[in-house]
Amino acid sequence: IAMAGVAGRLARRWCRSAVRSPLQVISFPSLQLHLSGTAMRASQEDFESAMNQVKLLKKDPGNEVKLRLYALYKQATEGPCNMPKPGVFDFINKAKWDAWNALGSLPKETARQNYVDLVSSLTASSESSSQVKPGADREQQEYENLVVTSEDGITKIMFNRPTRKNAISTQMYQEIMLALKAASKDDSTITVVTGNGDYYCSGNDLANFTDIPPGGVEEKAKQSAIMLRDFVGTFIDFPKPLVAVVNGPAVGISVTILGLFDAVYASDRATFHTPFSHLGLSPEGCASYTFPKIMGPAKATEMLIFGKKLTAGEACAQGLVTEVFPDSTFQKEVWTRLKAYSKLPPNSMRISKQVIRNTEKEKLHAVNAEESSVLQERWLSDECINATMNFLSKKAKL
Ligand SMILES: CCCCC/C=C/CC(=O)SCCNC(=O)CCNC(=O)[C@H](O)C(C)(C)COP(=O)(O)OP(=O)(O)OC[C@H]1O[C@@H](n2cnc3c(N)ncnc32)[C@H](O)[C@@H]1OP(=O)(O)O
Repeated sequence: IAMAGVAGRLARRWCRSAVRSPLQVISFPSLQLHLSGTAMRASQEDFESAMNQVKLLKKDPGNEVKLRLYALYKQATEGPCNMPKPGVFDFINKAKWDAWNALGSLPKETARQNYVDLVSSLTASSESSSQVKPGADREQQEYENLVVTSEDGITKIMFNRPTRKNAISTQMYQEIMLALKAASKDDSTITVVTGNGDYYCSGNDLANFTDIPPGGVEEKAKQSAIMLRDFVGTFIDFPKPLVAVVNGPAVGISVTILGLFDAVYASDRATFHTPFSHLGLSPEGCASYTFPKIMGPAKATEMLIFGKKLTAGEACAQGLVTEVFPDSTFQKEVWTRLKAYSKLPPNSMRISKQVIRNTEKEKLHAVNAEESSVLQERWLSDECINATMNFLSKKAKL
């Protein structure tokens, strides 16, 4: 308890100092991938102006963003981290060191650009959130690939790349993590994930693997594994009831993470497909653990190893889906039900979820780490590279 108290005090002090100066802010490394894709290069002037804007932010951006800012600032001004690693009890400096060190050999110019991009997204989001009318159906504008709204005690995170069948790009992974983190802290009681258009989601955007960083394909695989682990970890740790409203076909990672949701409602148009072997891949999203548990090992094998596509009815019979609705009445029926659930006492729902999840959390994180590390190897395999190239050169489709 005493340790927790000290850590809490340190964290509060750390937060206060973090907005004062970019030198004192702290950040998570995982946005590196998305941010490093920017083609433009920021000038020293842009960088200095971004540093000033950080001090003027109206809203505290939170520890994770501060860690990210810190790491990018250090990388941009001093290059790769070569400081000695602080001791385990030096919580603050260790978190900062970890964040900086995780940027590896990211070039100074890229870090500078990423810092400028991040500050500009923070400025935009703080401006748009300050324009929100209290009590209204609030739509946060800061996401490029999501539409996030809060109404009737429900925060809805909608995948919004319908022309790509809602495939999850690198940027979209980051946006989903940000949206979930915001939803975990907002005043809604239930969080819903759904898709815009005819698909729920076609899984990982296969073009993600074409954006190769200066460190080459090995570096790309390493960064992707870190991002995947962070992404799935956000679902494992999500504290409120999390519901998937599966409006159409779901593929790959959008199916596997359903095992981490608290309820899954599906239109009878939805299908559930995890074609990992076809793509030279292996399961992620903790499905190697959750699917055998949900549906038994034999049915899980058919899905995860043989790539059998399930109808909504089959997925429901196997326990992956909670209930199936006719497509014609799907939205009406599901939202009526969710609105009723959202009026239940929020603390009770959170605590019940924690009690259910806590028995497994450690195991889920261990499975997630293992799956991510196996995939890091798979992405470099001929089987995976050939399958991805075939899709991208339009020779193959599921
Ligand atoms: C990076 C770290 C994390 C990694 C985590 C790993 C996750 C594993 C997975 O998720 S595996 C699953 C990957 N997904 C796929 O293999 C699906 C590929 N897509 C298809 O096979 C088909 O597009 C389809 C069956 C989903 C839909 O076919 P349909 O004929 O109805 O539609 P189109 O093919 O014309 O699609 C419209 C355009 O959207 C593009 N697109 C669709 N899905 C993806 C995708 N997953 N990645 C990239 N692009 C996608 C498609 O190419 C079309 O583009 P075009 O208009 O330019 O041709």
